[in-house]
Amino acid sequence: MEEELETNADKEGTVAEDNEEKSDEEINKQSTFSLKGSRKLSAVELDADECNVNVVARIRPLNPQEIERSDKVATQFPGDGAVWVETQGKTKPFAFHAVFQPGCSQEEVFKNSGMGNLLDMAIGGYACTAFAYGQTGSGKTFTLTGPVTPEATELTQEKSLSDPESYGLIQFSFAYLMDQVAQKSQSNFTIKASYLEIYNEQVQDLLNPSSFEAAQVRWSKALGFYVDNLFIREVETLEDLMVVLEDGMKNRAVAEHNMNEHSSRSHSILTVYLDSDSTEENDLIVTKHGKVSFVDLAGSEKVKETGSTGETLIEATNINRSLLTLGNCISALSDAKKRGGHIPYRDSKLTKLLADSLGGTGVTLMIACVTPSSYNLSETLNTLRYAKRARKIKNKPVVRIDPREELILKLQREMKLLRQENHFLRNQLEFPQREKPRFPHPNTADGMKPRHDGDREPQAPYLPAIKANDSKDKSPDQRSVSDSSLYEMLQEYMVENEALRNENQNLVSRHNVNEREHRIISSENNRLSRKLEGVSR
Ligand SMILES: Nc1ncnc2c1ncn2[C@@H]1O[C@H](COP(=O)(O)OP(=O)(O)OP(=O)(O)O)[C@@H](O)[C@H]1O
Repeated sequence: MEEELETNADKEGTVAEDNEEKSDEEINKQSTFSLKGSRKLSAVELDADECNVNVVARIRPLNPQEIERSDKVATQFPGDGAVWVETQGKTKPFAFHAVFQPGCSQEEVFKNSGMGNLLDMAIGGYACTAFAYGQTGSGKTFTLTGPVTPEATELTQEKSLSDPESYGLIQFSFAYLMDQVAQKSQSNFTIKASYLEIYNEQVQDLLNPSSFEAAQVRWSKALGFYVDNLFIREVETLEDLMVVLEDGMKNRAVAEHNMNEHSSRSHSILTVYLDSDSTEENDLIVTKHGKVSFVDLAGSEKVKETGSTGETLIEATNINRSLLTLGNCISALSDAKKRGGHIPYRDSKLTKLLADSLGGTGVTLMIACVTPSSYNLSETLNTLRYAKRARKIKNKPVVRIDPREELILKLQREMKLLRQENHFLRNQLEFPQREKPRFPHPNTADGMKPRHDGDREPQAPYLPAIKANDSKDKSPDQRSVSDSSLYEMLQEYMVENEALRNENQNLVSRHNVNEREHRIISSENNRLSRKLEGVSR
């Protein structure tokens, strides 16, 4: 059974599209991880701005089958992130963050798709996703992993390492990540990777084929949707990451049909986890849990064209069904009126696992892949319409840190503001500054935080640095002591600042009364002086 991916919303969308062009520039501006802009990630931002999904389009060259059929080319490239599609004598314009024409190299796509910024954000602690979307045979796997066929997967490790010609976005990203991580040696990175596929609505662990029993997708408040018992491999070098890619690709479900000799029959998700320590205020060390997922979706297919039968027909039905759910989620999320309502994430495993990337707390890049051939016009228009809609999806990225560390960091920041206010109020009232720390420093005889020569700032109370593992080593009692101490300090500051504020206000009003009295007395004095002058005369 062929499932039609175009919903009513799509059909209506063709009319609406022409009027939507104006907002493209606005959307570009709103994107936190734009192609040009680079985002500062020096400190943990607990509440980042909203940003749109970044969308680029890639148009592959005509394939031998299309050339042999003498297919017309339906796409034009006027520049500036635009692609025009010829349909029934009319030109349909689409605009994206970037458009890659048929001749573009893999490296150009990597450099100009915003992938570098996405990876920087993953290093900075955000959950990032790059996913390739498009009909079967449109170049999704080629874009992500390069021209690698299942028979030649050994190339991914040996040849790819020395031959960037065979790289896809994933290999370029691996090299970029390892390079950046090496430059940030002080952040103490731990890198891990997992690789799974969703085949016929079952999750399979591609790095643990012996347990080829479907893994379960679960939900928790802290993690959102996640795959239970997924094998996560620790990696240290670029070669280790290449081996993860190679191992996973060998186990991926691939089959041949009329439109693609090596068609992916599953959606695959390769995730690189980047845990890093960062030193925040008062020497507090927090561990950021960034990650980047590369999602190679199976392509939508018209089974009349692909000639799928038997097993491949069942696969096609499952692929189309889950892509339909993805399309419904994208449609709902891109509509400002529906965004706050029900989003059907739970209707497929794919949308559950992409929930955080679409309308959630992650940062997302979508690569829409299409053919230039007029033979597949309706599929091309469909892909570009969804891509256009995806640009309107708003995410609210947050740095992923442990909730307890996040709380401590928030308290510390609140305390810093109170401390500054305290300092300011004391200055105004000409009170002496606080001197003694509340906590003895563990490494100094006098319990004071060690200071550099010439450092004349008022001494701030020392807060003990809390490492992620510290909490594991401490008994619950000890943990609650340090947490409650923080609360106590915060409480004390708040009470003291409140008292200082009151005192300040009293002084201000007393000052006003004095001024008034001064004015009255002065004018009385003037009056008396004048009287006295009159008497003397
Ligand atoms: N930009 C490109 N340049 C050259 N060849 C390409 C390009 N994109 C795709 N191809 C070729 O087109 C064919 C189909 O590509 P690919 O397998 O990546 O498609 P797909 O979208 O992943 O398909 P499916 O959804 O069926 O898995 C492959 O032989 C691939 O090498």
